[in-house]
Amino acid sequence: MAHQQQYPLPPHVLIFPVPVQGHVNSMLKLAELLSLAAVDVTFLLSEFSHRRLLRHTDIFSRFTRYPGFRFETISDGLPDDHPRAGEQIFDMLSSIKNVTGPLFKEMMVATGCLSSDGRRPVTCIIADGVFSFAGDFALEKGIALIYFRTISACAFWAYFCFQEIVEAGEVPLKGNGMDLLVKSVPGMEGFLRRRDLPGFIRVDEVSDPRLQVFKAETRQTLRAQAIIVNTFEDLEGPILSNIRTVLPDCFTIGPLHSHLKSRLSEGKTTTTPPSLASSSFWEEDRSCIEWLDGKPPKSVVYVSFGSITVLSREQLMEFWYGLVNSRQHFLWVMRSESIVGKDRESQIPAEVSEGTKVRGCMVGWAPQEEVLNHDAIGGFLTHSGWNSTLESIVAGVPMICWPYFADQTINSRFVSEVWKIGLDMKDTCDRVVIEQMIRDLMVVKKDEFIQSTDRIAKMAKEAVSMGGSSYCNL
Ligand SMILES: O=c1ccn([C@@H]2O[C@H](COP(=O)(O)OP(=O)(O)O[C@H]3O[C@H](CO)[C@@H](O)[C@H](O)[C@H]3O)[C@@H](O)[C@H]2O)c(=O)[nH]1
Ligand SMILES: C[C@H]1CC[C@@H]2C(C(=O)O)=CO[C@@H](O)[C@@H]21
Repeated sequence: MAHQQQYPLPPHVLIFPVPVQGHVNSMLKLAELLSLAAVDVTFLLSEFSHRRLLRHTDIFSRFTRYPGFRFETISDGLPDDHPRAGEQIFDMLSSIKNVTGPLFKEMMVATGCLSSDGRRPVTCIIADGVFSFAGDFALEKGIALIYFRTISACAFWAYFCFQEIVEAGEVPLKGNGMDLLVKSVPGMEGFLRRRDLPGFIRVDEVSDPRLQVFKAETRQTLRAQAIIVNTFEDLEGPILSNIRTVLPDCFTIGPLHSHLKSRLSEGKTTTTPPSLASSSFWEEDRSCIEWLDGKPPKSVVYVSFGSITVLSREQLMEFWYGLVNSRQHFLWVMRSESIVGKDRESQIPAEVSEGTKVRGCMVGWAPQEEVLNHDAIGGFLTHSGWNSTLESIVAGVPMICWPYFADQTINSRFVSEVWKIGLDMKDTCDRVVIEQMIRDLMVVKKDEFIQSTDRIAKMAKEAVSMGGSSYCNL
């Protein structure tokens, strides 16, 4: 006789992210928050990302404390040596659609929607906001569907208004009028320029296939019972009000990294925040923490461009000269394979490498949240990825934004013009501008930024504390 369940089994949620660092990080935080609430969770990773986490983290042992939690893996359809970065990241999206999509359906049917002893078939699918194939399956099978688009609300809303932007003739750009204000995104009329539109919309041809994918994927979000967003009401309130005119069930639960810390520390007497497990795809070089320990407060610029950005050698040298000439200390994450272009081997000028020895530290990958919360950090030169932006906001660190693609271009505009917690260096890469912006951020406007970042950091903390908007929405 099968083991009779004495009590009804808990809900069983499938969480399915785009297998890139930024999406996996925020979705793993959600997975642990749901596990804390005694919900059964299956987290679906690509085989490639699963191997990276296995090699560089102890994330799997962390989740053994939740009996209802499982990792499952699926192929992303790409060879292991595919770069999964830069422009080639789009290969991943089409491969996931063409290869992973059918495998996903097969897996769900073959396993009875991942049911097993003591675990119900999946009762709710929380899919990445660009996985419409997962939405198709959920709706076909009558399974509850929630989309989690891991970008900012402002980026999501600009994508959602794409059709209106085209009909108003604000795209295609044809290279002209990049500083003209965009009037077709409600809530952004006063400050959003064409150059600030999300990267996949900033195109010269409306027939651009990537554009069509993002337009379709974003518009199909309406099919879900709800969407969740890794942000908080006080940060993006006006934009969220506009989103709720078309998607009333839009729940803000972020910043997720600090929300998880807040929940984990509930009922604990210790004052030190709980440490979260690393979910890095690369080896974290912790030597930078010891290097930071020897630096004065707010004296170091932290430089990291996330997990997908790639730079040319010329861009690398512009940043290097700008950092060295700013005469500030700097901690630079130089992700392996992130420098592309033909002349990668040319010699680094002596004055740059000397200047780096005196004031700089370079690592291949850093424990970023720990770095941003280190007293020595006074500024963050970032690509404006959404997790990095939220981590900098929570840590109260002002930013210099050099967006690479996607949502980053609109995030950087909100950082500089709306939240006023940083400077937007969009569309330039010049050593003199870099040097000047670092001086402005760390010296000239230091006090002004300390005030604005402290104010927003406090609101972020309130949102995830008991009774806060994100706490209650979760
Ligand atoms: O040395 C490093 C550098 C980064 N990180 C972490 O890696 C994550 C990076 O995430 P994010 O800042 O969002 O950048 P990407 O990995 O580039 O994120 C992709 O996914 C994001 C969420 O959808 C988008 O906002 C970005 O545009 C997109 O590039 C963050 O949590 C960082 O803390 C480290 O731990 N160590
Ligand atoms: C690889 C990119 C495809 C979609 C993701 C995204 C989004 O808008 O959700 C933005 O950039 C990257 O994070 C992902």
